[in-house]
Amino acid sequence: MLPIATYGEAVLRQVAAPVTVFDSELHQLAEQMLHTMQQANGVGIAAPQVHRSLQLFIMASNPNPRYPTAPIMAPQVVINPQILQASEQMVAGEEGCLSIPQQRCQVMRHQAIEVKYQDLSGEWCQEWLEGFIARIFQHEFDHLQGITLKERAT
Ligand SMILES: O=C(NO)N[C@@H](Cc1ccccc1)C(=O)O
Ligand SMILES: [Zn+2]
Repeated sequence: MLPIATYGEAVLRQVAAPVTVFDSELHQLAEQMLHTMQQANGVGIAAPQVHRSLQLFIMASNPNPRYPTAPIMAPQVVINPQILQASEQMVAGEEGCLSIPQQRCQVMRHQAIEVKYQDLSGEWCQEWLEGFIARIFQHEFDHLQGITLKERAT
């Protein structure tokens, strides 16, 4: 378990640096982030939340006590992400943040987004995401820009 930064810590307000070295240390960080997220019953976690200001996050939606209706998806490591297109349509939904414990906020997100990112081996991936998975991506992407759901809450 890595220590998780809480709202107000400077690292959560920084714009994260691009990842340029895809080595075993990066793999180890991703592994530790995944375990930290799972211990906290999370469905996503961004590197700045574990005090590493890097453009890296993990999405791992799974039904759990905090999100019983979350869809099942294999954990996905997302590096140097870009949002290429976003639907006009926005959807309101409830979000939590591991850096803002015990709080839930209603947040508007794009229903669908086209994204491009690198995986742990540095391969580029490009795909459309929608619904709850698109919501997690937008939440984590915000963290890499120094934005939390407090700034997004309706
Ligand atoms: O704090 C984080 N990630 O940064 N974790 C959130 C991720 C999240 C995003 C969008 C909707 C619901 C939940 C969590 O509660 O697992
Ligand atoms: Zn968060």
